[in-house]
Amino acid sequence: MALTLDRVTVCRGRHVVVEDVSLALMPGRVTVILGPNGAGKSSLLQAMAGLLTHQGDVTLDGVAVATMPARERARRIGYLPQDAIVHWDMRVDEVVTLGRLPHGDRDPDAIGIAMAATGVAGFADRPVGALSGGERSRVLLARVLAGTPQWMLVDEPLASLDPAHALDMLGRLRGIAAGGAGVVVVLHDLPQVALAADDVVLMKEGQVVAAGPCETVLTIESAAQLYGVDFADIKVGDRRLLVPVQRPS
Ligand SMILES: Nc1ncnc2c1ncn2[C@@H]1O[C@H](COP(=O)(O)OP(=O)(O)OP(=O)(O)O)[C@@H](O)[C@H]1O
Repeated sequence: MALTLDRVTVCRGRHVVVEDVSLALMPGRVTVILGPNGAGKSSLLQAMAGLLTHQGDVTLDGVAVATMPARERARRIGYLPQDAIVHWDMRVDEVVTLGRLPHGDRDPDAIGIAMAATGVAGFADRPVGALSGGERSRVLLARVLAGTPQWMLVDEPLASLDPAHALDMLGRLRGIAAGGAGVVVVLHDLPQVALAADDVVLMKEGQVVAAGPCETVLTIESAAQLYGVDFADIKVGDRRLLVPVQRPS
C-alpha cells in the first residue's frame, strides 16, 4: 500500500512548480508536507491524487496512479482540496453519502463509521449551509472517509478552525492513520505539524529539501532555513513544538 513518487515534475503554464520529487510514503502514518507559500505543496498533492498532469511516476502498490481507471483511483485515494466548498445546500448525511459514489453504493456501515469518526452524526439531518465552518470541515472529511480510501490526501484542513477544532481535526487525522490508512496533509502551523506528523516533507521552490521522521527532520535549524525566520522550541510532553520568533535587529 506504499505511495511512491519517482522523479515527479509538475509544470503549470510555463513554470516548473514541482521538480524531480522522489518519495516513498508509508500507510498507517501521518505525513505532513510543509513549506512556504507557493512552494508547490498543493500541486504535489494533486499530482499524488492523479489530478494533475506530471512527469515521472506516482505509484500505489506498484500501479501507476495516472493510468488507474478514475473510479478505482477515487476508491483508493481520497482527496480533500484546500477551501473545499459545498455548492448545494444538501443535508449532512446526503453530502457524506456522496463519498460512496466511486463504489456505486450507499453502504450504511461505511457512512455510519465515517460520520461517527468525524463527530457529525449528531447533526446528520441539518443542511450544510447552516453549519459553522468547523462543522462543515468535519462533514467534508466524513465524505472522503465514507469512500474508505487507502490514502487520504488533505490540503490545509485547519484553515478557519479555532484551536480546539484544529486539535480535534488533527486527532481525527491521526485516528484515520491509526486505522491503517495513509494520511498526507498539507499544514502551515509548525506546532500543529509537530502534534500531527509522524513524517514530514519539507518543500521549497518546488523541490523537496528534506523528508523523514518529524522529530529528526523538523528542527529549529531546518525550519529557519525553510522559512527564513528564526524559531524557538517549546517542549510539550515528548514533543518539541516550534514557534516562529522575530530575528533580533
Ligand atoms: N492553476 C494554476 N495555474 C498556474 N499556476 C498555478 C496554478 N496553481 C498554482 N500555481 C502556481 O504554482 C506554484 C505552486 O503553487 P501551489 O499552490 O502548489 O503552492 P503551495 O505550496 O500549495 O502554496 P500555498 O502555501 O500558498 O497554498 C505557485 O507559484 C503558484 O502561483
